[in-house]
Amino acid sequence: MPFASVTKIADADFPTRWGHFRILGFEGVTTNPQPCNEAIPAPATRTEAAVALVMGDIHAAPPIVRIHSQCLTGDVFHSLRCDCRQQLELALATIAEAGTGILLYEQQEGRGIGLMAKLRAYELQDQGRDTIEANLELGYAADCRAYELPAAILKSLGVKAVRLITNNPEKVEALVSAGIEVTERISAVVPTEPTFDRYIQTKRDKMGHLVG
Ligand SMILES: Nc1nc2c(ncn2[C@@H]2O[C@H](COP(=O)(O)OP(=O)(O)OP(=O)(O)O)[C@@H](O)[C@H]2O)c(=O)[nH]1
Ligand SMILES: [Zn+2]
Repeated sequence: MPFASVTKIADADFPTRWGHFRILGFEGVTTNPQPCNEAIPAPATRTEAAVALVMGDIHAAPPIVRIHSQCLTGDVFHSLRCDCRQQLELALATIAEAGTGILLYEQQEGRGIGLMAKLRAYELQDQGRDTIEANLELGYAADCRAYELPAAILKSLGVKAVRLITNNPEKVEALVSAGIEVTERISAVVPTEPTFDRYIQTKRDKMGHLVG
């Protein structure tokens, strides 16, 4: 899914409870995106938006970077079906403590299947399916995400090497194959809750997430 273009749309001051960032908006145009569900044809081109929260001097050394996939339910409503909100807070706190880093927030809700499909997947999980089985039963791939846009944003920021906060080996591989060195993987393990134990176990057992 190559990117035809990546454009910086905005760059503004951004104070947060974790510290002072800049907030940058980016848009990328993909050509020939792969369909995520064979019953739903992909458009010929697709515009994707992503936000970068940038703190400090990101060029002095490989910066701490988090690529966070949108999770409305977790990020906004503090859902305890998943660990997304805790991971977002961990990433912002880690960057703030270091005084420098980048949080890339990309809008691949529900591992790229979209919000409505994710809520339908939740219904199936309420009936006993795990997070992967639910996606497959709805006709979607287990994970429809690609990381070309975050990689292209890092390049446009002049970042060639990163210390990546993640448990997901696919994110490391995606950056490396896009030509960005990952000098360190920083664990994104957060305290688990009974309400998302099974979700974490499924990601470990079926998706190879590095969660101990
Ligand atoms: N389809 C689907 N998506 C989910 C579900 N729960 C969370 N998500 C989405 O999963 C994405 C987050 O992915 P995770 O697997 O938690 O983490 P990751 O980003 O792959 O890896 P880390 O970097 O280790 O956090 C977000 O897009 C969420 O909206 C679910 O049950 N079904
Ligand atoms: Zn989530």
